[in-house]
Amino acid sequence: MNFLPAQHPLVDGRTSSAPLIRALRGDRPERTPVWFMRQAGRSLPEYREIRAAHRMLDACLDPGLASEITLQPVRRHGVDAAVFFSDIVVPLLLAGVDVDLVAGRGPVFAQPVRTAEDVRRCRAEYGPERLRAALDPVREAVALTVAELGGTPLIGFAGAPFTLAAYLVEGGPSRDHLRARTLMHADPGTWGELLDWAAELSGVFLEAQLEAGASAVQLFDSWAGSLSAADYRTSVAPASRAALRGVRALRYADPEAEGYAAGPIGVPVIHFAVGSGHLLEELAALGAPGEPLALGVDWRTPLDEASRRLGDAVPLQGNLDPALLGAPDAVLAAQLDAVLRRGERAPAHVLNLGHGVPPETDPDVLGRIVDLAHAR
Ligand SMILES: Cc1c2[nH]c(c1CCC(=O)O)Cc1[nH]c(c(CCC(=O)O)c1C)Cc1[nH]c(c(CCC(=O)O)c1C)Cc1[nH]c(c(C)c1CCC(=O)O)C2
Repeated sequence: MNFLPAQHPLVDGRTSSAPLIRALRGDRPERTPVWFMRQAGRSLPEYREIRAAHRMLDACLDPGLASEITLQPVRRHGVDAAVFFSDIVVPLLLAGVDVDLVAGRGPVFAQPVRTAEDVRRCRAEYGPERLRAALDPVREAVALTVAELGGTPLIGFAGAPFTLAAYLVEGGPSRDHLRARTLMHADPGTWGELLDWAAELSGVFLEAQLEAGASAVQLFDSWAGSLSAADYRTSVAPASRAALRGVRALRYADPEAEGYAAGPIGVPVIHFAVGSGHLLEELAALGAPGEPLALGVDWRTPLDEASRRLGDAVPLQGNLDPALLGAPDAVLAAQLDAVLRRGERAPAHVLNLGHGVPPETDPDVLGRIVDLAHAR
């Protein structure tokens, strides 16, 4: 067991009873907490202004800029959480991997990782120790952000091992991650080594954000939806569990809990995967007693149906279709109402989109969603 530091916002009481944290622990706070995946980014003019002068990954590694961009949507929309401005490739970059983020495309790697030899070289050269030694800009950005946020929790995140591996093997974005899934079937030993390495880097990145002041983390397994349930269970879930091992060991005593009766508890974890309706039961199995897990659900699976399948035992996050952000106000309001009503079936609900904010979104629409959700 590892304790969060005394000045951490979950420990000193700043965020331990914030609506987001209560909901992620399975409780129904006074208002439904709301935040948006990809809220910090391209839909905001104040973000575009910063990005005009700085490359994406440079901005991620400049503590002042990363903190400012993280805070922008909180100031503008009044959301119940900040999500740290970074990217799933940042831990790979800091470990030494040659990767860039290409506008309109996504992560692109100088050398795809495809053979047993490639994987061996990566593990030898780009290990977790090298990442740990390079994380100061991230720790500093998180600390600066948390000092400004007061009672609003910061969500840290990482890419899950499968999603990182899908990019590494393909060398860049791909439609159905065929090369990665072929490696998984053709050479399970090498696949296991690759995922173990990705899990180590994900885990170190998550722990650094939590230790520096984040109050929850989200594991993005964006592309896990391309896997069958059986392949997810045997070839991917063990690595996601490994990525969360260090996070699960981080404990704190909730200052709000009666006489500290609850004892040390774990920090809340959210898991999100696009198009993963067929994996809900497998994903829920990443949680365990004393290890709070909330599931992000995309827009294809209604929240009440998701909750029923999970025995009404798992806090859910989601799941307004991002396409609705461009629909007329009345259509959006009706669909928002439906999402909130369906969400009532779950033990707890964090309102979010079913995937990230599209870049062309009118930012005022996001503010209206926050106001509507809070007014209920
Ligand atoms: C798959 C994935 C990536 N990155 C991420 C994921 C998982 C979430 C998901 O499923 O969408 C996670 C991510 N990326 C970014 C954040 C910041 C925090 C937030 O959510 O607001 C988060 C949480 C910033 C970013 N990451 C990226 C941007 C856009 C950079 C820019 O052009 O300004 C931002 C703000 C770039 C990026 N990075 C990645 C992609 C596919 C792209 C888009 C490429 C493009 O269309 O330009 C990889």
